[in-house]
Amino acid sequence: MKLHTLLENVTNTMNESFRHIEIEGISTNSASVRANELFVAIPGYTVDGHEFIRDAIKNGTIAIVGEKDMEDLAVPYIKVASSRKALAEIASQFYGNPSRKHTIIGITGTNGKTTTAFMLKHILESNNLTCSLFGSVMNIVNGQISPSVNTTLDALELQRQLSLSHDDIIIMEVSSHGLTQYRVQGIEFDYCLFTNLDQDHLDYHRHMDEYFAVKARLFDQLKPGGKAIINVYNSWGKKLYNQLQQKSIDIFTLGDEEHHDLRIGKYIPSVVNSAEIYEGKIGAKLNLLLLGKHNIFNASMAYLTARKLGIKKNTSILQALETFHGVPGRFELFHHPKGAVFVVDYAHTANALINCLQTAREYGANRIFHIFGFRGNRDKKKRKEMVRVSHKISDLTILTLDDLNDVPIQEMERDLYVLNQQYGMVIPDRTLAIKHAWEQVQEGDWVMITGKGSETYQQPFQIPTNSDKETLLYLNESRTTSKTLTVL
Ligand SMILES: CC(=O)N[C@H]1[C@@H](OP(=O)(O)OP(=O)(O)OC[C@H]2O[C@@H](n3ccc(=O)[nH]c3=O)[C@H](O)[C@@H]2O)O[C@H](CO)[C@@H](O)[C@@H]1O[C@H](C)C(=O)N[C@@H](C)C(=O)N[C@H](CCC(=O)O)C(=O)O
Ligand SMILES: Nc1ncnc2c1ncn2[C@@H]1O[C@H](COP(=O)(O)OP(=O)(O)OP(=O)(O)O)[C@@H](O)[C@H]1O
Repeated sequence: MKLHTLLENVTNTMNESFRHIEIEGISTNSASVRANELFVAIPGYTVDGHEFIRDAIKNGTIAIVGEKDMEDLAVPYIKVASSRKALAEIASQFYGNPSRKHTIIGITGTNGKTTTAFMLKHILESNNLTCSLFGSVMNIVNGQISPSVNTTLDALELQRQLSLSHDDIIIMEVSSHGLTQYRVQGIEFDYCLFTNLDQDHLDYHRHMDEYFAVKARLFDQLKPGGKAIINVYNSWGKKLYNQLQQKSIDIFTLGDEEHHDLRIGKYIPSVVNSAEIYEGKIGAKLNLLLLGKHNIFNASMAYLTARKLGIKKNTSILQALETFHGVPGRFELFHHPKGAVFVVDYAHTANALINCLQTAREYGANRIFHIFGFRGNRDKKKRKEMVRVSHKISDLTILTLDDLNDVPIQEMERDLYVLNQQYGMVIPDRTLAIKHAWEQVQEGDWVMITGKGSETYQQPFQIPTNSDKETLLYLNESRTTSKTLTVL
């Protein structure tokens, strides 16, 4: 593609001699850029891509886009206002503006994005539609799974994957990092969903208002006629609703009054997780295999979206939800041979913990053991509240290590002891913390292991396993008697 075509949406002033350069690819990494590719220099959080321009030239880049003044370069250099923003536009152009060829659904909020995305995918596929899904657990395009590095893919990879998709519908989790870093710039969404907001990422955003404002930016990217679907059961959802009402956007709400498009009635936590849901006065019963009231909210958001996507028969949505088996590491249940229940969950905010621990109570837990830790170099301000919630709802809080993210282990251990000094226990080795609970439980106890979900461990622990699930399976395998640890 000619350079001037590639940069059509980025700049209209370009040196005449640059215009007809043929660009064969795009790269943001000097080490992997190839001959005849465009290198986009990004000032990152760790290093500045502009410092690697000369390496990129050595590797054959044919032209460069960046946002800083650069002199005496051996290849054409085009300066733009924001490299990340330009990258998204350039990538979209290079891959033929693939987002325009699909129905695109963006889901934002602190908690519930992944679960809602998977539930919606399951409903749509049960109704003969095909879906691509981009999110924190995995990416799926044309039925092919690839691992996920970020919740929201970087713009270049996102546009590439969109161009490969033959699926009818794209479901995408959109993080606040993704929005700040223009990873979805240029994409016009058909549907934007807001699940909720809770304190998180205040290492990245200065305060909750800023975090909210970034999330709300997703809704500026609704295409004309696009639909906003908002959970107004929480105050941030209400705030978003009020803001969007001032614009001419179609808004549909999940809320507690009859005028809302969907309302949740009586919640019945039983062997099957059930709730009444109402569209106006018309009620229906929602049944889920996945436990927890929070999952009733996620299922309701998926239900409402499916309705707005045109699935007329509500029974076909409800039937699909009844057969939804869950998401790896999201309230995943394991039965201990003594009749205790172990749960692996990804809760990493105070609200998520409340939902998760409360669910164990609702299901009649005798004692609740809660094992969790904190990621190094991530929002420290949420830690105290998370420990308070844990102490309040569970019977024993065992703090342990989560990803260190380069924080020295001694520093993290010290933080854990300070946080848990009043009540709980600290067992730094995560696998030994799980083993401790495994050996202590009796019939009716619930052990909640939160924070990592399906993610693999970043550092080695004493038991040679890679994830919380593997540790549970290992502990069960290590018993001399028969294998009775069952994955539900
Ligand atoms: C802090 C952060 O958000 N970092 C993201 C950012 O990377 P960065 O700015 O740190 O990149 P960098 O390492 O400084 O490099 C800058 C540039 O120099 C280039 N470079 C570097 C070295 C070299 O030799 N040559 C070279 O050209 C790099 O290729 C890059 O283009 O841009 C990258 C590409 O988009 C992201 O993958 C990366 O996410 C990292 C892995 C990350 O952990 N991000 C987290 C915080 C995040 O984004 N989380 C949200 C979800 C949050 C939630 O739970 O809700 C997400 O969407 O995943
Ligand atoms: N609707 C909800 N309200 C509150 N907490 C929730 C809700 N849904 C899920 N959770 C909690 O949040 C955790 C993460 O859920 P999920 O992965 O669906 O959310 P997410 O928004 O994709 O999070 P992340 O972006 O961090 O992956 C769950 O394991 C659960 O503890």
